[in-house]
Amino acid sequence: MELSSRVIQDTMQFTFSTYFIHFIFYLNLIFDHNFACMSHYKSLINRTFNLSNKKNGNKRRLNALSNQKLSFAALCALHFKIPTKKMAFGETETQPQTQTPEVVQAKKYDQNDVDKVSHFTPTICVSDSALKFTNVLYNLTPAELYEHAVKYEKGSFITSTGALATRSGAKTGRSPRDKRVVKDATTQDDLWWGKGSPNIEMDEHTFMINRERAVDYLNCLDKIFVNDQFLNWDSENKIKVRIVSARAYHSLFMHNMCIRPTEEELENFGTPDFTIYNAGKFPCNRYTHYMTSSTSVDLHIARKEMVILGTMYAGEMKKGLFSVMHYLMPKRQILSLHSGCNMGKSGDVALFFGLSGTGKTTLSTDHNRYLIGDDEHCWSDKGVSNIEGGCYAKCIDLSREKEPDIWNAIKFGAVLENVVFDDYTRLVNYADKSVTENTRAAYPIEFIPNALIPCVGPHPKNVILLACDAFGVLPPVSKLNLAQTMYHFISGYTALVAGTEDGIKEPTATFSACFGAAFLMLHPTKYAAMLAEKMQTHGATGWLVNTGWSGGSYGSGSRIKLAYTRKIIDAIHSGSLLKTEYKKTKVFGLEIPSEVEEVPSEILDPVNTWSDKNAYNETLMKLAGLFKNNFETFTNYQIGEDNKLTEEILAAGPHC
Ligand SMILES: Nc1ncnc2c1ncn2[C@@H]1O[C@H](COP(=O)(O)OP(=O)(O)OP(=O)(O)O)[C@@H](O)[C@H]1O
Ligand SMILES: O=C([O-])CC(=O)C(=O)O
Ligand SMILES: [Ca+2]
Ligand SMILES: [Mn+2]
Repeated sequence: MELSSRVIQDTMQFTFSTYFIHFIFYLNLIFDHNFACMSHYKSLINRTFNLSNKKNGNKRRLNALSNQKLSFAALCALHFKIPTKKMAFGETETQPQTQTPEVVQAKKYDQNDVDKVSHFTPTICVSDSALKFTNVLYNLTPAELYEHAVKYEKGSFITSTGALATRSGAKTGRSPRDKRVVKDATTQDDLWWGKGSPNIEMDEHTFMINRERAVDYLNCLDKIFVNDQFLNWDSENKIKVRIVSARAYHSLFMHNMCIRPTEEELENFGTPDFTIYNAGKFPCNRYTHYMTSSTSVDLHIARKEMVILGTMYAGEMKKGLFSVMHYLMPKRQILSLHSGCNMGKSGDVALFFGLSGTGKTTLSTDHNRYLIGDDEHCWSDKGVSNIEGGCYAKCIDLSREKEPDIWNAIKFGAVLENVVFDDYTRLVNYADKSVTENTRAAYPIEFIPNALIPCVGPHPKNVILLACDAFGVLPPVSKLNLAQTMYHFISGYTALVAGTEDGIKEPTATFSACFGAAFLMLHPTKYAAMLAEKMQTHGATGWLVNTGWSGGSYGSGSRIKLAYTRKIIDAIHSGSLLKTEYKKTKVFGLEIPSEVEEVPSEILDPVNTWSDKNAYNETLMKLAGLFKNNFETFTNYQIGEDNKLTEEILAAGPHC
């Protein structure tokens, strides 16, 4: 009886869900029919190009397009190392197939095969898909991209301030566990592999399978977007990047985040130094070797290519390119940094290191200083340069009063990801976390009034390490010597509270080497050695700033007021903090100032803010233990040439 009723129940559920799926499918059909209707679409394209002819800038676009035969097949052919003659669009391959399909089949990964694999290129055989016409929409303007997004991409709307609000789909953050890097002759000795490394290996053959999957998917579409842009404002070390994507959202995001070329630069763009194939709407095949989910973000350094499958989160492109820079720049003796950067009126530069959510964007965007960049920089012999052309700010609980410059940057041209807004007024509710806590705004850097263009500056004077300590035991500010700076840089600590919905949760400590292990390509000690050398040469001062909790851990204490953190940062910039008195804390050995202008002195030593002193001591010891434990993996490495510094760094951690 019980059993049969359950069967009925299950059947009912099945029927209901089947109907539901059909219903959704039906809606989709209506949607697709209305919106993706080819004739409608083609007229739009024609209109764009006809209009284009009239203006200079658009003529350039037409030229670029006709160069590439208006077809993605041809675009890919430029990068496919086709063994026979280069195919023009629509031309079919006449060469007999030289490789049997078995050869093409996925082989089991074998280290010795790595080189061999790269020597064969399967022949592209005749198939109807080769005749497919795909329009290449090349470096469209924000207005054009808005039109595409609003018309064809579900969930895209214009907000009350003119920003393009859109959804990134199932993934609302990066997928570090799905990042793969091709291990081959180029990378096997150079890169950081194994424990703690973000570089999960894959072989070249598997990369090519995923690449083909992405390219085939993109080729199936009626249109794709292509952005040709630059990375790095240092003109001698500029990198040309091409981003091929399926969504206007992705194209606008990269338009904002990379450096936008001038007409002339675009005319002479030539071959890109690196290309992304973003087929994020399409999954990888989970039966493909090395795949552990339907998402795969694959980097092939030697081919200068990246493939994205199974995630539409745009940050993958931004941070994928950042990884590439973390490989390319150190080869040129340039240090790449996960940091914000700004400059005072007198030319004093500060770097802001910190993990996600610790305040790089918030604190580098400072009305009284020039913004060089909010997230990714290079430090060369000449000084600092921003890698990007835009900012990517967290929007959760954003307020006009506390962060006016970011608030005002969210206007026409800005991309707003995964925010919730009122259907009618289109006013964004920044407090709403129902889609994700990681709501974001991507805008060109010139949307910040005092952005410094070009985004370059002299050598840094201050190196500020940000930690959002949800345990509430690190001082709001401490001065670091070089060894301490290196110890905390290599540790890369922060502690955030995971989810806020199911009541109070324990803070969890995160250690991420160089405040960005997820993007490192080489071993962390390589970057650390470069930072130490540069700080020493240019006499920069290190600081540790806790932007997290005070008066207790998460749950009993509260987050340090942004206004106080800003005052602390002001005192670092002005140099006044160097002049005050300091005392050394017991466990971490941190130098804490006795006073900071306009900040209540009692909060400067965290013990004062805890009512339960025992709880404070216990929590402090707990955190110290976590630091020590984390640093174990680095105790066998030498940092740079300097043995003495290595020893000092090892001694610069907490004592307990
Ligand atoms: N005392 C404080 N100092 C800095 N930020 C604070 C403080 N209190 C609250 N916040 C909030 O913390 C968040 C800091 O996020 P921010 O965008 O600056 O992170 P980020 O370091 O740039 O991270 P990501 O690398 O992910 O972009 C902002 O939402 C800011 O409003
Ligand atoms: O990469 C992202 O999505 C956001 C970011 O800046 C970071 O996590 O450092
Ligand atoms: Ca940021
Ligand atoms: Mn970042």
